[in-house]
Amino acid sequence: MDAVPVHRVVEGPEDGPVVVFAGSLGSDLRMWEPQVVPLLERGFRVVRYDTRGHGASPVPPGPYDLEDLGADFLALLDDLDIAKAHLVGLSLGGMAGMWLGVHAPDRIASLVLCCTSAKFGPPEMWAERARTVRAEGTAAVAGPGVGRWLTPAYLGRHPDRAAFLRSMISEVPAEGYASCCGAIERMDLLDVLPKITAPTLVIAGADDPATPPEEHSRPIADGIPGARLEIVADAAHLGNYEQPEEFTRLILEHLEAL
Ligand SMILES: O=C(O)CC1=CCC(=O)O1
Repeated sequence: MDAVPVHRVVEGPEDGPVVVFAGSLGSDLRMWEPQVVPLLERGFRVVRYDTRGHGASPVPPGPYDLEDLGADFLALLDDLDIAKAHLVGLSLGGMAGMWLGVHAPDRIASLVLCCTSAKFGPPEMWAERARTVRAEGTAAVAGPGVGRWLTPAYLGRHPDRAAFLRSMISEVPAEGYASCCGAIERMDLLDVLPKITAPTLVIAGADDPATPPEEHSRPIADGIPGARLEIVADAAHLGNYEQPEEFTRLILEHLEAL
């Protein structure tokens, strides 16, 4: 478990409560652009970073596991001299968030777990996706990926944004993407969810074909003591991007109630 120094962007007042955003498989920190200004306007210090193997972060040799992603997050906090942060994670970012909630509770002020899963089978699906990406590159999974990230209606209305997100996935290094597939393939957090003590909000997209709410989000909310589930209408997997106002409203409501 050797942490790598992840690429990050830090904005907002030095003395503001810190919110760290952790992104999904195939993304980089630009996926959180819709949330940045509203949080800055409310006085938060906003930290976004590229997951290892993604964006401008290092691509260490695989395999990766959630504990590696968790170690990168903790090294990021150490580097920025942050004792404790709120973590907003979507999909893979939420998986790292749950791992941290279990293994580093003293560093996590609260969790917002968006469109994520505690156990995401079948394992063969992830092994097959990793093989495809290693053989053909991330461009081969970009079209289907955006098809899971956004609803057909949104895709029809915003072809420019769909093209932007397709290029975001295509720019992810193949080895980084494939190694993160391995981390998801081996993940099983269901039994340890009751150990999480951080105040937790779970947000799901009602039309998410990757992590449908009843199959993936409900078990997380049921497993974490005191967690609350919100299901957002007209949102697929990248719900924070497709329904930014509602996702941001829920995130702020959660943070400001603490
Ligand atoms: O690409 C997908 O299938 C959705 C997804 C799984 C983990 C993640 O971060 O995104």
